Amino acid sequence: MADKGTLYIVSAPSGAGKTSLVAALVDKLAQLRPSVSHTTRPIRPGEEHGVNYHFTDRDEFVRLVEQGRFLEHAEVFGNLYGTSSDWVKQTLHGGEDVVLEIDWQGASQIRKQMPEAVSIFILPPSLEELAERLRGRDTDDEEVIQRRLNGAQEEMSHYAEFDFLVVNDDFSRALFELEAIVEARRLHIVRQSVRLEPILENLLAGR
Ligand SMILES: Nc1ncnc2c1ncn2[C@@H]1O[C@H](COP(=O)(O)OP(=O)(O)OP(=O)(O)O)[C@@H](O)[C@H]1O
Ligand SMILES: Nc1nc2c(ncn2[C@@H]2O[C@H](COP(=O)(O)O)[C@@H](O)[C@H]2O)c(=O)[nH]1
Repeated sequence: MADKGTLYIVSAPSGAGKTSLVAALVDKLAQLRPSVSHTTRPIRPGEEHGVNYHFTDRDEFVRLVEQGRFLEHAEVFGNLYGTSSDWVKQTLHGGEDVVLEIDWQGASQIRKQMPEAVSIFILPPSLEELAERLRGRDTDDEEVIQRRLNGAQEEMSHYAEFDFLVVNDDFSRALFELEAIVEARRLHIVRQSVRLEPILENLLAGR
């Protein structure tokens, strides 16, 4: 069965603001659902199991990989992360759009299986600002922050694999651009839909 919803992939170096932007986007737009990934990363204060992530141990994660339960999975900063295949497919088949916040490795795996997915890469305005955001977030110790900053350029080197680039300097502007990407895609789909066929037929026939 063909998917009725659109899959959006959002990637960025850690700290660029993709979680904040996706949360705001999902609040603004109807019928756009964020996927909740599985991870072996330790839970942070303020995070909730099943809301921010499905927190699992490595053995459980590997078991899920072996059972083919992930659409994509990757090791990022020493932890395992994966996207539930069933949930994404069921939600898309149900007609809702889905947004994934994943790294470039996961994005590349998804593109191979679902070339119609729309991918967006978020850039920070500078590396200095990225470091400030990671420190200002106050969720990770300095060693973890350094590891994430060291990985930022590798992550960003994959920008050209994405359909759209958004610079998250001014938050409202970046949010507006993300919204515009989704709305444009939705309009494109409506333009292709059978609902327009009789209207076009009449117009072109001069009626
Ligand atoms: N445009 C912005 N200007 C200033 N601060 C921002 C902006 N966007 C996000 N932030 C802040 O930057 C910090 C990192 O944002 P966020 O957690 O959304 O990043 P992320 O890309 O999802 O990181 P990770 O990949 O580690 O989950 C947060 O404290 C957030 O409030
Ligand atoms: N391939 C995947 N990457 C994922 C997934 N969920 C998150 N991520 C990436 O991990 C980093 C770090 O996230 P954090 O919550 O520990 O800060 C994040 O930047 C994403 O790129 C996933 O399901 N698959």
